[in-house]
Amino acid sequence: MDTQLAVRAREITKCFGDVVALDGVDLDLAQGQVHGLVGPNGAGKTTLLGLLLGLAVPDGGRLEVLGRPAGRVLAAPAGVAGFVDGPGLYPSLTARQNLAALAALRGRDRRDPRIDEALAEVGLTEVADDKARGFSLGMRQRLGLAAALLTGPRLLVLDEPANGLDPAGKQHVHRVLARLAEEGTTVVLSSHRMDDLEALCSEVTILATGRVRFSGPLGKLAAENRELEYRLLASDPAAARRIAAAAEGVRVLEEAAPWRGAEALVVRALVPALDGLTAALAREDVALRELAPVVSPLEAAFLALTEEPEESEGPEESEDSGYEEDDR
Ligand SMILES: Nc1ncnc2c1ncn2[C@@H]1O[C@H](COP(=O)(O)OP(=O)(O)OP(=O)(O)O)[C@@H](O)[C@H]1O
Repeated sequence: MDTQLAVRAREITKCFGDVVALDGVDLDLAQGQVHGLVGPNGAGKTTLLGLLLGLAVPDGGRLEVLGRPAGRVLAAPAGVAGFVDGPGLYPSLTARQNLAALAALRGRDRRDPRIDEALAEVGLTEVADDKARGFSLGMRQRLGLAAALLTGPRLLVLDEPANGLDPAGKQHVHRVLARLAEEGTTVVLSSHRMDDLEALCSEVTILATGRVRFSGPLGKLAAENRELEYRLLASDPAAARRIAAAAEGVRVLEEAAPWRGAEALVVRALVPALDGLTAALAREDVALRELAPVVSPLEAAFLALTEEPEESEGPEESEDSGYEEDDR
């Protein structure tokens, strides 16, 4: 068994009656990694996260969590914390009392100084003495994260933790997750927000109808993706258009529109062809002012993979798609 992996799942299946929620899922989560789970509604994300938290057991396959086989008892494996479907809180208790109650349940001091530290980390110090009943969704999510922090988890599992968060709340959560990962905690979270996942995660898994469509580094999606569309702003738009039209592997799209008051060019290319274009622009003294995907690589991959009809999953098509499941 690979001790560097916080989670190793092989051929995991999980059914609810006739519904196949997970259908042969493989997943490797390295220690200290922030891993994003993405997929359309009903893809199986919550089900998978629930298995990691010990809330359910797989019907088939092998699941190892923090180096130990999981799946025989319905209990959170030691060192694992988190929540699916929102954190469980006592509504009639204040934020601080909620954490004190959790500390007491674990046989710790109710006045554990880490309670105030955790509240500060998630940005809830000012409402620490307010009852959880009146908390917004974003505040409840942050209190749930503070509760998970108190256990000092080695694997943190969060189902859509950014739900309901305002920009400040999101910043707190992002900082906490990045800090935990730096200290070696593995974080796995689901989200429908591609920008959040791209900001936070080093690796992602794209699930659709219970199957893994891609699993691996975000950079792999960008580099091995099918051609993406990029918006390009240059110091001399006419020259840029001419150079792009002549560049190998680059297609200039005619529907280019003004972008933030400037004349933008939209090109379609693979990353190596784009490298060639930027070098060609520099050779002709045309300055590149902005070059960014019109749709992010993750979003493009997500759309392409999840819109593919079931029949197109055969070996031939998946080779063409460039999105084969990572075969680590
Ligand atoms: N307890 C359950 N009983 C019956 N069916 C369930 C149960 N939990 C999940 N399912 C079904 O399993 C499938 C996967 O659901 P799951 O909640 O894991 O998806 P998800 O990717 O988290 O979706 P969403 O993005 O909507 O949260 C769905 O078809 C869902 O209806």
